[in-house]
Amino acid sequence: MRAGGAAAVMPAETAPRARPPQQGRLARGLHAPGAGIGWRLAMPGRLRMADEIPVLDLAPLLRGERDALDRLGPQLYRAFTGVGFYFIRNTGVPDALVEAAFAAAARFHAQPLDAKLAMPFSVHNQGYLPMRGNTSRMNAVDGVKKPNANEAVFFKRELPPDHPDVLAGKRFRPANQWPADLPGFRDVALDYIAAMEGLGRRLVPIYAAALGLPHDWFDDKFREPMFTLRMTHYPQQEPTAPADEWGLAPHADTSFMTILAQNKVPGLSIRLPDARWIDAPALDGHFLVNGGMMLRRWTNHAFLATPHRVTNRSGQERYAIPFFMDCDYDAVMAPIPTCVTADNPPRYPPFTYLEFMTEYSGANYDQRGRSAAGVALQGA
Ligand SMILES: O=C(O)CCC(=O)C(=O)O
Ligand SMILES: [Fe+2]
Repeated sequence: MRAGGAAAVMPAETAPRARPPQQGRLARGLHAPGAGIGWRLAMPGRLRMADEIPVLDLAPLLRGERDALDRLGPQLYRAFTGVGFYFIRNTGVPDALVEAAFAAAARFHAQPLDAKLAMPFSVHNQGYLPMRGNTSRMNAVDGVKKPNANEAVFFKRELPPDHPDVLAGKRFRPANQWPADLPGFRDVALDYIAAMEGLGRRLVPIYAAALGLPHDWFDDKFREPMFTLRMTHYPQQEPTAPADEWGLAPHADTSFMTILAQNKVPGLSIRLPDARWIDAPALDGHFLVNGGMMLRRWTNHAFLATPHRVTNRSGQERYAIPFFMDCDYDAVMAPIPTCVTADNPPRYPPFTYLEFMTEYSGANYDQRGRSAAGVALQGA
């Protein structure tokens, strides 16, 4: 039941270049036949490249090279129309910070259960979700019946207790809960969050370039982006565990972007568009990035939200520290103009983060679950 082979990883330098966005064509009229990016969806040979997870080298971007976005955009486009995942390297995020964040996740979950339960999982999708505390429902790929064999803790943007949104009880805008007895934990988590938010914001203009938009097109929609840091513990699953018991059942994330630090312990596999499951390769010092349902909706299905799953039969404890980034709370995600054509009219009405997450969390609520622990939060 495990995945098939490992995915080929193709360094961007040697990868066949995707066709660059054709600005003139996009500018001609968004609703004209053949306009927008729809034409590229039918590009012959697209599926031949589906096993390759492109590696985007961010060094030129971080050096501020003028054409970096124009070179990265087509690579990102190829990633999101081929496999839905890409690696990034030369991100500027110190390896030591990533290691510290993994260590913090392990420390958190090593605490006595009572200490973890003192930070109860809330309606804001924040706090501690106990082992087997959720069942993937709405975003599951197949019918999923068993709860996920993991425990996780979720943090959002750090807001002071007297922040107006906190005082007003605005959904998904809570004050974080922190462990009372884990010195240094909060600092590491906040440092890692800051690094991930910074990295995510560097990546956003690449999405604009990939979609044939002005490079600053997303800027006013990512002024204070929503995000969630999830620290997950996947205990070892016995070889005799039922085949349909997952560390994290097949799912698509909800996010605009998920940034996943590379894991020394295997277990993640991803489903290619042709329905084959492949083990995600792990590249030292890289991050793996994918998009979720909000990206897919916003791009009017031009970009993939590729399903993936986790099983931990490695014989070791496994920890993961995905960072899910979304747009601003109030930004309106109307189908991106370059993604709308006569052949691909808008599939969704405009929506906001709150609307999407409310719908998602409600539909995914496990009626039989524990009080606040019924929501499956992949990509929240
Ligand atoms: O554990 C992993 O490697 C991936 C986790 C994941 O897909 C998620 O939390 O949504
Ligand atoms: Fe995920």
